[in-house]
Amino acid sequence: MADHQARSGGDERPSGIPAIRWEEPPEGPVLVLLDQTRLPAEEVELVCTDASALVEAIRSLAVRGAPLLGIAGAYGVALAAARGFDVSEAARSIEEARPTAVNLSVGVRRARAAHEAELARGGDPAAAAAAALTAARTLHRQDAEASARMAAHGLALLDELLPGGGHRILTHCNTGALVSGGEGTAFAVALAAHRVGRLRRLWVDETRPLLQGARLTAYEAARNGMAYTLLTDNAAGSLFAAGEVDAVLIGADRIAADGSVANKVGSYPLAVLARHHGVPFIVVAPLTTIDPDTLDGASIEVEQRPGFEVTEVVAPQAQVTGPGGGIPVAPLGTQAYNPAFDVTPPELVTAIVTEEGAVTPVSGEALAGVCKRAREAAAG
Ligand SMILES: CSC[C@H]1O[C@H](OP(=O)(O)O)[C@H](O)[C@@H]1O
Repeated sequence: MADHQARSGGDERPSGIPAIRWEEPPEGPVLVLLDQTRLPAEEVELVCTDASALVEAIRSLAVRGAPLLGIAGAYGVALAAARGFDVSEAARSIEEARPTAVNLSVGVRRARAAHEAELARGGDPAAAAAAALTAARTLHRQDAEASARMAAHGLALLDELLPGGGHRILTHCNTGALVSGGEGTAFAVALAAHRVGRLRRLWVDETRPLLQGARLTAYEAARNGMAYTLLTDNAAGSLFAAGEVDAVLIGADRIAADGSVANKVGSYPLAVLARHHGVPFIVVAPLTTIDPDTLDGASIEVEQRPGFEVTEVVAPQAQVTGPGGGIPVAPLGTQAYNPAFDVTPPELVTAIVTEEGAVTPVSGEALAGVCKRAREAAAG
């Protein structure tokens, strides 16, 4: 069950954006999510009391972004355990909510493993629920720490690749505090550059069809006082041609063992443009996004989303979750192709920045050590 409530309380985050929090009111534990489908028009929180509410929030992108999906998945397992629901069924339904971001599975499995280990040790259901919550809180904290370290490593790489000061960075989708336990992945690098006076411009792709760039990245950039400009996705090429882009910074939803990168649809064309124009294409992602068990890009399942997201335009506050609720921008009955992600091959990726540092050039061999530690990170 889920309930919407107007945002209350202070800003818990450095960038002032609450994305997720666990609360224990007298009537029982809840998972509180900032409903990202309502931004930037409204800051509304979604209060989830069971796994089915969280699954719907994940599927509607009320909560989204690979690292945050992992954190939400872990808390979802803890919520089911704390409220006496079937933990195995809850874990399965949450893990299946969206297929591409490996972090979701990592988070769910870490909390479930902690729950099962406590039961195996003879712990009672309350102790097992507490163990799942501890695992979720640990993942939340670790992600915040990873975000800060990626920001530092990413800024150091930008300064190395682009000597001479102000960086003009193009980013795609949303990779800030709204996808993270901290201040994000790629956006956190741009924010770090801003804070030391080395962000000359943040070019923000609107990111059709769900407009994560226009609605969320612009929202975060404005809150942080950054110099940013919004553009339509199809205008990016002319920016490169005009020599206005010094680097591309994006996040990731799953990085295969060979260095193939699944990210929001539109990332691959940016990688091709970056290569053609000699611009660094940098992927920023924590170890929990690297999947050693997916060998290559062809093995990554790319989520296909409903066509109405393309054929209709929906106002952020409209809360539309099905066809017919938006404003048609195509004739009734139009078929639409709507992959949520695409895959960039490793040869087009200049560097992958994790909390451990930058891997460049990118190859399966170069990632071998990172994959080993990613496996350890997945185990918690
Ligand atoms: C750095 S994780 C954010 C990542 O997730 C976004 O996808 P979605 O908005 O569908 O959850 C996009 O791929 C971002 O790069």
